[in-house]
Amino acid sequence: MKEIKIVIAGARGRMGSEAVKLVEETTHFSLVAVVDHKHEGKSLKDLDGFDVDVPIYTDIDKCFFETNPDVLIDLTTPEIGKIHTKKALLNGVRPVVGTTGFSEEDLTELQDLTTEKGIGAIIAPNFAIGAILMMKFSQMAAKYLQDVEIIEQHHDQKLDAPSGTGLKTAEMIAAVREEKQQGHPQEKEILTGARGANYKGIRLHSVRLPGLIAHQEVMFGGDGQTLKIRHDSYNRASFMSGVKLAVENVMKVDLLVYGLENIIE
Ligand SMILES: NC(=O)C1=CN([C@@H]2O[C@H](COP(=O)(O)OP(=O)(O)OC[C@H]3O[C@@H](n4cnc5c(N)ncnc54)[C@H](O)[C@@H]3O)[C@@H](O)[C@H]2O)C=CC1
Ligand SMILES: O=C(O)C1=N[C@H](C(=O)O)C[C@H](O)C1
Repeated sequence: MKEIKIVIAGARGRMGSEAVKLVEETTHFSLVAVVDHKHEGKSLKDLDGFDVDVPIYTDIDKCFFETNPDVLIDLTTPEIGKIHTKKALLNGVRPVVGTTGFSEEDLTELQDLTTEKGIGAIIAPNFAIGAILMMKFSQMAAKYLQDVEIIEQHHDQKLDAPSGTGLKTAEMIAAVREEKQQGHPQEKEILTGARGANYKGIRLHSVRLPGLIAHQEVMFGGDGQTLKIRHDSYNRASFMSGVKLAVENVMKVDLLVYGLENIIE
């Protein structure tokens, strides 16, 4: 298999450090540099916990120019991730984006840019195969049980709410069910937010607690019955087979793929 040259943005983070391990362990992947907001000019091996001799750049354009990668893996923050994705496309580098918190407008803009540039890009709100199945099964269930609420639970260092996975699940369900408002038509929130966020009538609830990693339950209700579809990630290694799949697939497409369910049979 042809070697894929990779840059990772956010390499010191919880997900980024796991992605560094993945790239190092995969024979046809080669890590050529990392992008950080500090440590310009150092090697990654100068930092605690890393044993990989690749340069750290704080300027992503310079990084792309000097290292000529095929793929950028971005695992940063919503604001930075969007900028990095745009810059990757403008530099002819294929982005694999795990960063969440993009708005609908952000996604449209990135889709337009991908089409204009004619190179592949993958934005995956969740790389865990179990989470993809949870979303697919929820979409199937929504054809039969239209009343649904999503309860996502994450660690308390998470910046965005609802989670990318929660939002994507709501989008996938909304695509197959007629929009409807749930609960009593005259229900009234005594405390603002008690009923959660509202995506086309689907309620989304975000729990943030230390001790959690990434968990989601999609709960359906019907006459005299409920159905719960649940996924739990207990560590960040759970996301890595999906990252590998995304990197391999982004080399084969020339459009924006939003969600790994679109490349998993
Ligand atoms: N798609 C998926 O399956 C998953 C996605 N995520 C998402 O990945 C993102 C990162 O999550 P974590 O690793 O938990 O966060 P984290 O806070 O541990 O890591 C973020 C990293 O980005 C770096 N960073 C910040 N500004 C930067 C800049 N200007 N340039 C380069 N790096 C910069 C930080 O230094 C930090 O190392 C989040 O958006 C999260 O929602 C997290 C887990 C799974
Ligand atoms: O921030 C996280 O941790 C996670 N973020 C992604 C999301 O927002 O859905 C994926 C996973 O849930 C972990």
